[in-house]
Amino acid sequence: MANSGQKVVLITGCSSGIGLRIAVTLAKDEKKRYHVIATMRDLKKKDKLVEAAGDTYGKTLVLLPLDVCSDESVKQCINNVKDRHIDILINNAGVGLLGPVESISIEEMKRVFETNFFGVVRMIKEVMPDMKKRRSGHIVVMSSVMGLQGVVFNDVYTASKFAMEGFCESMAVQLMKFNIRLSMIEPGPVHTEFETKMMEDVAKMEYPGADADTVRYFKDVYLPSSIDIFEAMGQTPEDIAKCTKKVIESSSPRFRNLTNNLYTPIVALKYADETGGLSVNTFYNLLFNFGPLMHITMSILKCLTCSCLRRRTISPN
Ligand SMILES: NC(=O)C1=CN([C@@H]2O[C@H](COP(=O)(O)OP(=O)(O)OC[C@H]3O[C@@H](n4cnc5c(N)ncnc54)[C@H](OP(=O)(O)O)[C@@H]3O)[C@@H](O)[C@H]2O)C=CC1
Ligand SMILES: CC1=C(/C=C/C(C)=C/C=C/C(C)=C/C=O)C(C)(C)CCC1
Repeated sequence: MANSGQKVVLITGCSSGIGLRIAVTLAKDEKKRYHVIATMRDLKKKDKLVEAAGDTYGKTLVLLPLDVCSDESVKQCINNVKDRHIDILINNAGVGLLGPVESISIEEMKRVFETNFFGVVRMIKEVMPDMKKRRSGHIVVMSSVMGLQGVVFNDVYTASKFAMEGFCESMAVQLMKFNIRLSMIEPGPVHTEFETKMMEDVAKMEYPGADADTVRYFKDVYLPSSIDIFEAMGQTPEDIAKCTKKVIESSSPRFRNLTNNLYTPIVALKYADETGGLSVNTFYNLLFNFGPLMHITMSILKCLTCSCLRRRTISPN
C-alpha cells in the first residue's frame, strides 16, 4: 500500500522493454516518492521485472494483471487499486507492425489499433473520472516519432500512433481545466523486444498479395536502412525511463517530449514545410536515391555516438 505522500503510478505493459524499465526506475527512486503498480497482461512473464526490481518488489513496486484490450480486465485492475486512486497513469503497452500493406490482413491491422489506440482510450476512460473528481493527475502516453511523422512500410503502426496523438491533443485542453496534465513521450528507435519481435515477424512473412518490386523495396532497401538507423541512433529503455521520470517530476511538464536529439531534425522537416513536400521528398531521396550515402552517414553517426562520446551528445539526465 502507498504511504501518505507517495504518488501512485500505474504503468501498462511492464513485462519487457520501456515499461519494465520505467517501473523499476520509479520504484528505485532514492526518496521513495512512488508507489508503482506495474501491470502486464500475462503474469507468467513477471520474472524479468521481479528480478530487475530487486528488493523494491513488494515494497515500492507491486504487480497487477492488465490487458489493455479487454474492458473487463481494465475495470477489474483499476477496482483493485485502493480507492481507485491513481496519481500518474503511464500508457506504455504497444505493439508494432511492419511490411507492405498488401500482405497485412485487416484483422492484424485492427489488433494494432485495438492495443495502441483503443487500449489507451480504454485506460483513460477508466482512470480520468476519478482524476477529474480530485482535480489532479498526470496522464503520460508512450507515443513515438512515428506518431508525428509517417515512415515508409510502417503505415499501420504509424496510423495508430497518429490516432493517439490526435485524441490526446484534443483531450489535453479539456483536462487542463480539471488540473490534469497530459504528456506524450516521443521516442525514436529504442533497443527492446519491439525491434526483435518485428524482425522475427518479418523473417516469417511470405508477403502474400505484394508484387515482387514492393517486396524488393521492403526487404532490400527499407530493412537495411532501418537496421542502420537503429544501430546509429537507437536509445536504451533506460534513456526513455529517465526522460519519462523527468517529465513526471517537472513542475510544468511539456505536452510533447522528444527523447532523441538525433531524430529531432527528421521530425522538424514536417513543420518546416506545411505542404508535406519537404518530408515526403527527403525521405524518398534518402531511401531510394541516397541509400548507400545514408549507410555511410549512419556509420559515422554511430561512431560519433559510441559510448565514449554519447554523454556529450545526448543527455536524458
Ligand atoms: N522500441 C521502439 O523502438 C519504440 C517503442 N515505442 C513504444 O514504446 C512502447 C513500449 O514498447 P517497447 O518497450 O519498445 O516494446 P516491448 O515489446 O518490449 O514491450 C511492449 C509491452 O507492451 C505489452 N503489451 C502488448 N499488448 C498488450 C496488451 N494488450 N495489454 C497489456 N500489455 C500489452 C507487452 O506485453 P507482452 O509481453 O504480454 O506482449 C510488453 O510488455 C510501445 O507503446 C511502443 O509503441 C515508441 C517508440 C520507439
Ligand atoms: C528508413 C528511413 C527512415 C527510418 C526511420 C526509422 C526506422 C524509424 C524508427 C522509429 C521507431 C522504431 C519508432 C517506434 O515507435 C527515416 C529516418 C524516416 C528516413 C527515410 C528512410
